[in-house]
This record gives sequence, C-alpha cells and structure tokens, in this order.
Amino acid sequence: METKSIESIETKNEFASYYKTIKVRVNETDDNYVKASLLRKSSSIIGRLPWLSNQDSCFLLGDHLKQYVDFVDDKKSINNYAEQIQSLTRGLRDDARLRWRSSLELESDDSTCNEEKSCCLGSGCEATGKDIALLLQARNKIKELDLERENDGSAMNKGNSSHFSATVPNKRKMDTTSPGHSNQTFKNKKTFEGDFKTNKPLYTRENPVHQLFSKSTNLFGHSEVVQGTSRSCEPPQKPVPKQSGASSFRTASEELRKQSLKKNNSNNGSMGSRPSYSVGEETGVPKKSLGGRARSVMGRFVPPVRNENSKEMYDESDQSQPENGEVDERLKHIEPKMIEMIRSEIMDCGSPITWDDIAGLHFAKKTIQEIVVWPMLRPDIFTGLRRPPKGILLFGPPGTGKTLIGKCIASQSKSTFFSISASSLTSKWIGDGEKMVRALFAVARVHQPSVVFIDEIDSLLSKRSDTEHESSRRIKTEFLVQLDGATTGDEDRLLVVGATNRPQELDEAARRRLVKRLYIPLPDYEARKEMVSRLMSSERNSLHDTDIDEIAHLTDGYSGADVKNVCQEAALGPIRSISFSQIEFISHDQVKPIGMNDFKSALSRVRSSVSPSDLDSYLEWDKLYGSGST
Ligand SMILES: Nc1ncnc2c1ncn2[C@@H]1O[C@H](COP(=O)(O)OP(=O)(O)OP(=O)(O)O)[C@@H](O)[C@H]1O
Repeated sequence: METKSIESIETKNEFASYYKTIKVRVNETDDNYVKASLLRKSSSIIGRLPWLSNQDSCFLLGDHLKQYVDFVDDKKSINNYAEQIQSLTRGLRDDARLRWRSSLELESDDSTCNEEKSCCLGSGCEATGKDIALLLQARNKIKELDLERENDGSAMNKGNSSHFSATVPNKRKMDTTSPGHSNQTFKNKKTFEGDFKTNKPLYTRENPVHQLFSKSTNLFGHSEVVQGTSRSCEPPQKPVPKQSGASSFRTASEELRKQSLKKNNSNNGSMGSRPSYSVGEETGVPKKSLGGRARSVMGRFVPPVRNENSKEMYDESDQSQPENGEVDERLKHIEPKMIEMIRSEIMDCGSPITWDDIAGLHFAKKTIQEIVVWPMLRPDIFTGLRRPPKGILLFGPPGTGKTLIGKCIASQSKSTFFSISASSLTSKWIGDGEKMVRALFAVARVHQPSVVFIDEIDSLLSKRSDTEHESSRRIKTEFLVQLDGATTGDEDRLLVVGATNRPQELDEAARRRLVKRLYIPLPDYEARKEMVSRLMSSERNSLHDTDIDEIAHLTDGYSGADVKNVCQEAALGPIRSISFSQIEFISHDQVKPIGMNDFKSALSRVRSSVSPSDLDSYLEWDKLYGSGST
C-alpha cells in the first residue's frame, strides 16, 4: 500500500472537522477510558468519510486501530480491570437494601494483575507444586478455624444459609465461620474436586478454592461474580494459578449462576420470574440475554413446540387469580394467562342489543327466541324433548346482521357473550391453539349461561383434508370435541353460535353439531326502509316518507351493512357543500339537513357488496341443510 501521512488525507466537510475535534480531544484528555472511547469513535468515523478512497480509508483505519490496540494493551492505560471494578463496587458497598458489602480491594501492583491475567488466559496453564502447596495450606487453615468453631460450640451454623440474605457486618475482613461460607463451599465441591494433579481432593468443604481464586477472578473483570464470592469468603488470599483443562474449570461466577439457576428451577415458579439468562449447552455457563431469547444465525434451534419450562408466553408469575383467591375447579388445569386473555379479549361486554335493533329477519328472530332465548331464561321448563339445541349456525351473505344477532342473543338471554374468530385462537406456539379452545370453553362454562359466538366459523372448522397442517387439524379436533361436549351436556347452559359466509366449506362434523342452521338473507324492502328510517331518525334531514320508500327501492340487493354505508355517505353530503374556510366556524344548526339529493349521490358511490350468483349458492345450501327460513 502506498504510504501516506495522515495529514495528507485532508478532508473538508463536517465529518472531517468532527474527526479532527476528536483527535484533539484524544491528545488533551488524561482519562484513559475517555481516550479509548474517543479512539474507537474516530475509527468508526473514518469508514463514513465518503470522499476517501478505499485505500485511504484502509490506511487511516489501520493507523487508528494500531493506535487503539497499543493504547488498550498498555498496562498503564486501561488494561486494569481491578480499578474499574472497584469504582463500580464503591457505590454498592454500603447499600442497605442489598445487605452485603464488597470486600474487593484494589491491588496496587498493576503488573501483578496483568501477569496473572496473561498466565491464566494462556493455554496449557498448569497448576504447579507451589500452587498445590498453597491450596493445602489454605485448606489446613480453614480446618483449624472449623475446629476452633466446634470447640467454641458456636451456634452460628444455624439459620440463614443464603449468603445473599445474610446480614454481613460492616467490616472488611469477613468471617469464615459464617453459615453462608460453608454452604457455598460445599455446593462448589463437585466442580473443583480432584482437578489438580494430586489424588487428594483439593477442594472440599473446608477448602473453598473459589476463594483462593477470587483474586484472579477480579483480574479477569468478572466484577459481578467477585462481589458475590467475596461476600461470604475471606479477603483474597495469595493468587493461585488456574488449573489446566479449561473444560473442567468453572469460575465462581459461573458456578454461582448455575446454582441460582438450579435453585430457581427447583423452586419452579415460586420465585416467579423467568431467569434472565439462558444456559449454554456445553458448559452450563449462563449467557446473559436482553429481553427474550437471543437468536442468531448460529443460535440454537428453537422448536416451535413450546417447552413446558418455557414461560415466555405464559409466565406463571403472572397468574391471574380471582380477587377472592379461589380458583374454579374447571379452570384448575387451564393456564392462567389464557384465562386472562379470554376474559379480556374474547368476553364481550359491549352495549346491550335488543331485537328491535335488528331490522327485518323476522323468521330468524322468532326462531331464535323460541329455541334459544326462552330455554336459557327458563331451563326448568325446557327439558327432555323440549331441550333446546345448543349449537346454531347463522349463514348468509356478509353484512346481513349475523354478528348483531349473536350479540342480541347474549344480551336478551342475559348471558355472557364470548366472541371469537380464527385469529384469536391461533398462536405461534404449536399446541397452544387447542389449549386456547379448551380454555375458552372452560371459561364459558364458569360464566354460564353463556353464548360462544364463532365468527367466520368456516375458517376454523373447514373440511379436514390430508394435506392440511397438523396443528390446524388438532385445533379442529379439539374444537369438535368441545362442541360435542357443549352441545350434549345437559347441565350446561352454553350456546354455541357459528356465523359464516361460506357454509359450503364447513366440516360435516361441525355442521352436524350446529343443529339449527338459519339463513340470514339480505334485508328485504321493509327491512331496508326500517333501517334507513332508524338511522335517519337521529340526524337532521329533509326526507319524506316517499323519499325513504324510494331509497329502499334503490337499495335492492344491498346488505344491511351496505345500507348503513349509503346512509353514512349521504350524511356527509351537506358537509361537502361547506367550503374549507367555513368548516371551522360553522355552527351545527347551519349545516344543511340531509336530503334526497345526498342519497342519490351516495348511491352512485356505494354499491352492493353481494353478487347475485353468491345468493344462489346460499339458497341452494339452505335448501339442502338449512332450517327452512326461506
Ligand atoms: N338486519 C340488520 N338490522 C340492522 N342493522 C344491520 C342489519 N344487518 C346489518 N346491519 C348493520 O351492518 C353492520 C354489520 O353487520 P354484522 O356485522 O352483524 O354482519 P355480519 O353478517 O356478521 O357480517 P360478516 O358476515 O361480514 O361478519 C351492523 O353493525 C349493522 O349496523
């Protein structure tokens, strides 16, 4: 590469001046951490200088990275983790809430730190005879202390075994006789036992090797762990090099996390929250992750079947218990989060709907009143052969009031209304869909009398085929099982109402369970008149009866929803005649009343949404399977 001086690659725009400013600051500052950060910043800017050729960029970047690496590697600059750790722990030492203090002490000799680091980071770092002697020495010392304690008949062993919750006296030198100390030591036994080249177990209850390593751990920057370890151990002893065999060695931090993870698992939800880290597969070393699971290309495969232990979606800590604390027997095996979801998202507590709110559809209304509403109000009379059907299907073109009827059934029979669609039952977790179906029916039974309204039931219960996905097949099966239970259970006051625009696509088994199949046709002339009159009654208008008749004629073939759209469009007509400058100041009374002209222009904009050929197919299906409404 052609050699250039940095100055020769002069630049002009704002990046350049920013870059220069950083360089000046690098030279001025005494703070090594700031300096390192500035060097990193300036390196990243180089890549964004658009006028630099690739070669110049590489040259500048190379120069910077070298500077940065030299600086960071310099033992007198920022390659001193102990200083950083201490500055971090300084603020925590006397935190009354944490009830522990760090016994971390800054090693004044920086060179020791760095030597220690390089020794233990290097491969093939073997424990020498000197190290083993040191360990044995430490073990003997602790043995002596234990003996002393036994002789004193100290009662200190009783009580708190968790060194996190132990109240630690505010003194630098920690008490090795603390219960936390011995427990922690004992737990760590497996990890270290027999790792050294002697046959003697170097790591025993009496010989907390992690304590001996605590100093070296400091040096590696495991600040969090060092704090945890030092709480219940003696102040750092003379550093002992790590043993060889990286696979068998586990730092105190790793051991501590592993144990707390185990503890959480064994408590199984009593602690509540899910662990904030995942366990590495091979080492058992916890990896921190922010938020949910960390995924990467190289990441572990996560099967779409939810692990029972996984609490990502339905965290048990989040158990929604009823206020009185009692859980209904029928809900005991249902995941609380699902119950909560059903109660908040599926249970409909909207404004009550009366039969008068539904224009036309006299046959459907009468049939539903007879077979559904009265029996639900007086179950004692409607028994035996009079027992009402527990599943009905409303089919017909879109926007004809099927949902309206479902809501009306619920409010008129004083029942709880559950409104679901395929989307509310599908989950990213395979297996949760059918659980959701089960949960839905369980909650509906608890809240009976209840009406479960399934909109677009054809998409949930379409004909089963060999090519369909296993998960959707399972949801269907569960649904059919629940429908069967709901429609045959004598005691339950549970009505399932399905609505569909495509009755032809419905699975035969579902069709059989929905015994009453009512055709909800397009509104007839009278119904359209009724709808227009009702909608216009709450608006200022200049319509005469003859106008309303005419509108009803003109909307032949329109669905209820289409008629409503026409009225909404017409209501905007008078507003459109107001100029933009007037709209801000005009009073309500000054707005022109809705007239026939507005309807005429609205009718030119809003067309019927149902095609005549679709109507034929409904009539055909009604003839085959319907309950004779036409
Ligand atoms: N018979 C009717 N009487 C009064 N309003 C109606 C009637 N039919 C439809 N509407 C109006 O149309 C709107 C849509 O109706 P609804 O949602 O009940 O239709 P739907 O048959 O369930 O449609 P979809 O099959 O598309 O779900 C209702 O909010 C209501 O304002």
